[in-house]
Amino acid sequence: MNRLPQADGGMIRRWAGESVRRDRHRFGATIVLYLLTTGLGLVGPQVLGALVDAVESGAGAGRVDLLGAVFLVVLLAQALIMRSARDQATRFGQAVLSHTRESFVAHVLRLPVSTVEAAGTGDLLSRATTDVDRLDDTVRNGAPEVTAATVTLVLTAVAMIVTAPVVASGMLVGVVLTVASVRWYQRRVGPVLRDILGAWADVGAVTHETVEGARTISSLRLRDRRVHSNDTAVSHAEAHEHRHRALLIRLLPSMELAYVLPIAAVLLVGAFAYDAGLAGIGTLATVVLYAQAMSSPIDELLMWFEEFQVGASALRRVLGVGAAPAAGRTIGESGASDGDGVHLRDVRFSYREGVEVVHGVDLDVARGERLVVVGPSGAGKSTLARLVAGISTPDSGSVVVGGTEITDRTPEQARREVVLLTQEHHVFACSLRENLLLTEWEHTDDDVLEALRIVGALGWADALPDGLGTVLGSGGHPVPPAVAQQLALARVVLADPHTIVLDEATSLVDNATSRGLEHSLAAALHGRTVLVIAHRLHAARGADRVAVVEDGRITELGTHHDLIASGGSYARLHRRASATADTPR
Ligand SMILES: Nc1ncnc2c1ncn2[C@@H]1O[C@H](COP(=O)(O)OP(=O)(O)OP(=O)(O)O)[C@@H](O)[C@H]1O
Repeated sequence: MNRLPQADGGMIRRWAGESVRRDRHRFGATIVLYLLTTGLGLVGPQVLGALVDAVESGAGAGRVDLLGAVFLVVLLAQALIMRSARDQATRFGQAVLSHTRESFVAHVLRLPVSTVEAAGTGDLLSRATTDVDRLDDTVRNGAPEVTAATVTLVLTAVAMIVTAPVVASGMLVGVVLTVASVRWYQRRVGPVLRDILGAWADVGAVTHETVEGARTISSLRLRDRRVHSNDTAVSHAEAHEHRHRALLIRLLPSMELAYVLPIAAVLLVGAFAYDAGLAGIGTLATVVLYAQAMSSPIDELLMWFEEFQVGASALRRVLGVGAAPAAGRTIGESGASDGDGVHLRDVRFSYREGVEVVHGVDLDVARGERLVVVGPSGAGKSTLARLVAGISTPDSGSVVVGGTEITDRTPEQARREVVLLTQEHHVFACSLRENLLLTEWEHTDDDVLEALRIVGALGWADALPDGLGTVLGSGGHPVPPAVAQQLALARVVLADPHTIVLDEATSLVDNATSRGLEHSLAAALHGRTVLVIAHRLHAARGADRVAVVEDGRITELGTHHDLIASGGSYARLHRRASATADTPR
């Protein structure tokens, strides 16, 4: 499976830079508030140190009281400023997150269908749900805590060094141990977390597929196989989770040590310094208080360090969607223009590298012509339909529709000009009116009713309890598959594109309805270029020309009568269909 890309370091740095620039005032205010509150936090131990010195030197009660009062005021002010710093940081995080979510959705909507299909829906779904949730926790809660802890840690270390550099050198033990352990862990944990997120995406894909195909699974009694696929996917994910736990178990003891050892070292060095007359008892008390004050931010950082690794992996996946090439290049990039109609030149295409399924197809369909494509199963008819509709991009060659290279259009333009209708028709969980309008909101109810009439679904719609307002889809009024097809055709009538590709779009309606439908459509689609991938051979009779596709090539092209007269594959297919009195493809 070709997973969607992950963001690299450059993309993450750009994202961080843009996030800060976009909300720089709040970001600046947050940093200033954190600096203030941490600065005040550093005054506390200094005041306490002075208090110890004052008591030791026998200063008066007035001075001791004053120092005590200053200490209380400092604590109070620090708490208040910290609260407002956290508030600003959370708001900043919310803004970053909401922008990231919005651009994620925008990128997803620009992805070519073929990219999503190649990656599997599970990958995209897990990025849109689990990964965004993980990011939410990291950005909204983790970022403020980590900023506060880092600022506190750095300023406390600076204050310690300024107060008594010799005594503060005891902290070096902790710094060395922490840096070494974290670097060791960080080098190993990144790939493991990526594997974990990828494996859970696979679990999501299996679940999604099982739910989607529930009816087929039930009717073919595939339950045990699906359970097995699910178990396999879950056990892969568990194996990666186990690797992660094993790494953590090795990291935690050294981090615990890195947290306790420095205080012991500071006390030890402090005792020597006191003996050598390098530091007074008050200074020692201040430095030990600083050392102890470091334990809380270190704890905080340790806790969030893990979350940040997960958040960073989720961020790589969420931003990575933006690295996938969007559908449609800039208009006019290729400069290819060949008048109206559909023109394919030496088009080659492969789903998988090295397995070409369309081998250098040339085809010209005149504007307003109706071309029917027939051929054996697996010959490449649907692939041709996807290429003409711009859903798949050729490996080489050009596909010009309506005068422009199809892949040069933005998805919005392509949707207005070329519509591909397949046999999969999704009915959305909303009213019939909304289902038909989707993006064509300028239409009135009369237009909608007319479209329903054209596709022969007006009778069905008239019988609905709330008319056009009846809610359909999952949990709503049931829609038989044949009606779903008619609704999809009605959407095309309303969308009014100049080129239409019907890929077995009427295969679910019975023969009589299909003929009726195709007649109505022929009237509705008059003047447009229509490419029909035919499921039933009779569709070829109403066509201007017929193309026979075999093994990824167009082997015959002409009118129905010409092809019958030439006695080739089409004539054989036709004879077979007539002999069985059936209408196979
Ligand atoms: N998503 C895909 N990934 C890989 N190979 C594919 C994919 N879709 C189709 N193929 C392969 O491409 C070839 C052409 O398939 P295509 O669906 O275009 O044929 P078709 O003529 O429309 O067949 P049918 O009438 O059965 O739908 C076949 O060999 C098929 O197995």
